[in-house]
Order: sequence, then structure tokens, then C-alpha cells
Amino acid sequence: MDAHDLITRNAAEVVTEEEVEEIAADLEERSSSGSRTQSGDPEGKRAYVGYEPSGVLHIGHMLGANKLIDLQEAGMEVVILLADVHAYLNGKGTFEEIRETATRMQEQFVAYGLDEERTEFVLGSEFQFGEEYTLDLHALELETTLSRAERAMSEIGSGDSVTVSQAVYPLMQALDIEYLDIDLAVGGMEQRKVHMLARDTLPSIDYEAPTCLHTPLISELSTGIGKMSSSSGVTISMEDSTEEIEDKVNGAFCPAGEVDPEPTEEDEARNNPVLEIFEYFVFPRFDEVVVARPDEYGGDLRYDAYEQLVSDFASGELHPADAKSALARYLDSLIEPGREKLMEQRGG
Ligand SMILES: Nc1ncnc2c1ncn2[C@@H]1O[C@H](COP(=O)(O)OP(=O)(O)OP(=O)(O)O)[C@@H](O)[C@H]1O
Ligand SMILES: N[C@@H](Cc1ccc(O)cc1)C(=O)O
Repeated sequence: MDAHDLITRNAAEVVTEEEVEEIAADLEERSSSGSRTQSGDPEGKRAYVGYEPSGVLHIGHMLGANKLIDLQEAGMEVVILLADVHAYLNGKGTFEEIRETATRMQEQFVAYGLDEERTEFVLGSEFQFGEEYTLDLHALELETTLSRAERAMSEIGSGDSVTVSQAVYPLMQALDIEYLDIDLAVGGMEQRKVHMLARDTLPSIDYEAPTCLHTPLISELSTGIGKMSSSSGVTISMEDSTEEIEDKVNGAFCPAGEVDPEPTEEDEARNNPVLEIFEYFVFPRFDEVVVARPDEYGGDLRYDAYEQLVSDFASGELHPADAKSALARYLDSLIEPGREKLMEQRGG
């Protein structure tokens, strides 16, 4: 697979396609001249994802991490920002609590396949309290209206009303891209408004507009409303046991035949999380997905592409109960190796 395909596979969108093509062309050129993955190279291309530290990684977080693994393969240097100050500004706990969970999160990324030697882990507080950063932040504050900052936070902010800290948050996220010297900012689709704000405002303080890549979102498991998240709803975490995975997947929202479920009466959009997890998390890792079925119900179903599975689901050939039991099995096999490693590390 060439650099462009590695960068863009399983992405929901890139902003802009031309800019990504330029990054890919540069990586290809460096690879053919033999100067590919030297870390610390000032000419190297760098990508990052930022996470508010939370107790345990969930499968939604892994979409960004898997993208970073693709980008490493394409020859990019990758950075994971453990955004402790951002989590604090977003009301996620005391600073001490957040710091502790940041260490746990780093351990988990490594257990789940990010090569420690080739991944730079950075805590936000390591550079966000510097004088230059603070002055740049104030300069961005002068360039941004409160309503724009508020809109950027509409899918990220916790709590009912926006606090001043949450208006500062997206401006700091924009500045991080500059201070970490990032060529490609990666995040889930709910980060796009912050990234658009960064593209619009960074040039006004003489920094470049960042190139961005957004990964799809996995919905909350039991209702299909909103995104799966660490702080609320039913979430498949990377530390769940086999039984926990089975129970959660069994209770997942997965109406028979409904690929695009109707919105609720309150007009909230709904998705089918079982299908989403197959599409974004399982199919990218397996050449073939087998749904086991007793012979009296027609025997096993085999799929080598998500589109085949979804078409059988829509026609009724694939029943939700069979889809769920297959999903639980595949999830467990993807989660097991890291779960074991973490247990060993913790002496369990
Ligand atoms: N359900 C999800 N599906 C896909 N990506 C996700 C999901 N949840 C979080 N991410 C991605 O993980 C990164 C970090 O998100 P974040 O720290 O807000 O996770 P979270 O679980 O929503 O946390 P919290 O609920 O505490 O806000 C972002 O790039 C985000 O897009
Ligand atoms: N906004 C991200 C966290 C983040 C913070 C700072 C960044 O520079 C990047 C990402 C989230 O919703 O979790």
C-alpha cells in the first residue's frame, strides 16, 4: 500500500485532499531516497492525536490509535498528546487525578500496539504553561469570538453550559498543533469544528493552517444515540473481560434489518453501533469475517467485505443475535492480547 492509501484508509474525511497528497508525495520521495523513518529528523513529517486522559481506553479511542499505526507505517513520526490541562479545563477532575490516569492511558496504548520506540508521548502541561505559549494563546483569544469558540466545543464540552475554560480549550488545541510541530492533526469527526477554527485562526497569528484527518465515530452501544464515550453510556473498554464484552454486545441497540435506524421522537439521530463496530473496528483487521450459525438456520455466513455483511443484515438474512455473537467473539480476540499484556505488567 502506498503512503497516500495508508494515510487515508478508513478515514471519514481529510482536510484538504490536496494537502494530504503533498504529505504523501513527500513521504514517498523520502522513502525512495532511503531517508524514511529517522525519528527526530527536522524534515520528518509528524502526526498527532490528543486524548483527555481517562481511566481506560475504549474501542472508539483505538480508531485514532490504529490510524497512527498506519501513519507510522507510511513513514510519519507520531505523537500522542495526553491532554491533561484540557481535561482539567473540561471539568474532568482534579489535576492530580488526571495526571494519574494519563500514566495508565500511556501503558494501554503501548499494550495495544503503539511501538514505544517510535511514539512520542507528551503531556500537555509539559509545554502549555510556557510564556510564549501563553502569549500566543492570548493573541488567539483576541482573534476569536466567544460564539465561535462555543460552537467549536458543541460536541466536546462536558456539562450543560459553556464555561470560560471551555472557550479557551479549542484555542489551546489549535496552538498545540503548532507547538508540537505537527503536519497532520488526527481526531474523530467531533473534533472537526475545533480543527476548522484552528485552520481559520492560526494564520491570523502567522502560523500555518493545519492539515487534518478525521476518523469515524462509534455510537453509544445501548441506544445508538451520541458517541461512545468514557464518561457515560455503555462503552466497550480495552480492559473488558470476555463475559463483559458478551453482555454488553448482547444488550446493544441493533434493530433487525435497520441499517439506518429512525431518529427518536425527540429527534435525536440514531445509528446501529453493532454494524459500525464491524465496519470501523473489525473488518479493517480481518480478511474474512465468519458468522457462526447452526446448520438448521442455514450454516455459517462468510464475508470478505463489510458491504456484504450489511447487505445481508438489511435483507434479514443476517439476524441481530447472530451478528452480535460474532461481534463479541471478534472483539474479544482483538482485545485479548493487550488485556493479557496489561495484566502481566500489573503482576496480575
Ligand atoms: N466513540 C468514539 N468513536 C470514535 N472515536 C472516538 C470515540 N470517542 C472518542 N474518540 C476519539 O478519541 C479521541 C479522544 O476523545 P476523548 O478524550 O474525548 O474521549 P471520550 O471517551 O469521549 O472522553 P470523555 O467521554 O471523557 O469526553 C478523539 O480523537 C475522539 O474523536
Ligand atoms: N479535544 C480532544 C482532546 C485534545 C486536546 C488537545 C489537543 O491538542 C488535541 C486533542 C478530546 O475531545 O478529547
